Amino acid sequence: MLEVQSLTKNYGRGPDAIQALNGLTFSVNHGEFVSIVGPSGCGKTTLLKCLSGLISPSSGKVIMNGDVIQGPPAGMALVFQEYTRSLMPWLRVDDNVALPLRGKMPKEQVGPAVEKSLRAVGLGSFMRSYPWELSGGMQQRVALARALAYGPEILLMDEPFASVDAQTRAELEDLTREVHREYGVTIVFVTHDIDEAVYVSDRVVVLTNRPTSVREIVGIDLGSERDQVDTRETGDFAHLRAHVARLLMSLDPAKTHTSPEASRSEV
Ligand SMILES: Nc1ncnc2c1ncn2[C@@H]1O[C@H](COP(=O)(O)OP(=O)(O)OP(=O)(O)O)[C@@H](O)[C@H]1O
Repeated sequence: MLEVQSLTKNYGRGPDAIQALNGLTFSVNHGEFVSIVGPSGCGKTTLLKCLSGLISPSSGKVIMNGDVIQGPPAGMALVFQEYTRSLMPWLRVDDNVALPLRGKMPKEQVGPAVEKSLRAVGLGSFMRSYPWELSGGMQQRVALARALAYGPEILLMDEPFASVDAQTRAELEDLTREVHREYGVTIVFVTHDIDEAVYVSDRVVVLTNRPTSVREIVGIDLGSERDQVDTRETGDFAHLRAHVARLLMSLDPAKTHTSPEASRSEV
C-alpha cells in the first residue's frame, strides 16, 4: 500500500547542504506494522514527513495505493511524541478528538466515531475531561484516539511514547498493537528503542547513518499474540533485538565493543 522508491531528501544547497536521505527504498504492505530505527539524526522524522506529504523529496517518490504522494493524502493520520502540544487544553477530550473530523465527516457520524475511538483506547469514561486533568499516558491515548477516529488507512507514529514512563510505555505499546488489529490500520512507527521496535512490529527497517539508506529490513517472526513479559523472555526475541542492535552498532565504530545484551538498547 505504501512504496518508498529511491527517496532522497537534501536540506539546503551548496557546501552547507545536508543530505538527509539517500535513495531509500522499501514498501509497507496493507495492514502491516513496520518500525523504523536508525542512528540519531539519520533522518527518521524527515522520512515520516516525506511519507505524509508534509515535505517533498529532492528525488524519488512515495506511492500510496498507486498514487504518488504530493501533499498530505486522505487516509493518513499522524501521532507525534509531543502530545501536550497537539491537544487543545481548552477543549474537552471528546472535542479534541472531534476537531479534525469537522467538515471531513457527515455531522451525525462525528459523535459515534469519537466515542468508538475513545473507548478503543480505554478512555470511554474520560470523554468530558480536559487534557490537563489526564496523565501523560492518557493524553497520548487521546492523541491516538484522535488519529483513529478519522478512520485512517495508515497511521504514522513518530516516537510516540518517548515522553512517558516505562510502565505506561508498555501499556501504550500493547494498546497500539490492539488498535492496529481492531481497526486493521497499517502502521509506520519511528522509535529509538530497539526492544520496542522488535516487540510491536511485523518488520523493522534499519537505517544507516547519513546520508541515509536502508541497512536491512528485519522480519519479526514472533507471532501475533505478544506479551510484555513472556514474549520478551523468549530466545527469539533476544536473538532479534541482538541482531538489530548489532546492525546499528556496526554503523558506529565507537560502540562496536559494547555488548548488545548489556541493557535496554536506545539508539
Ligand atoms: N528543516 C530542516 N532544515 C535543515 N536541516 C534539517 C531540517 N530538518 C532536519 N534537518 C537535518 O536533517 C538531519 C535529519 O534530521 P531528522 O530530524 O529527520 O533526523 P532523526 O533521525 O529524526 O533525528 P533524531 O534521531 O534526533 O530523532 C539532521 O541532520 C537535521 O539537523
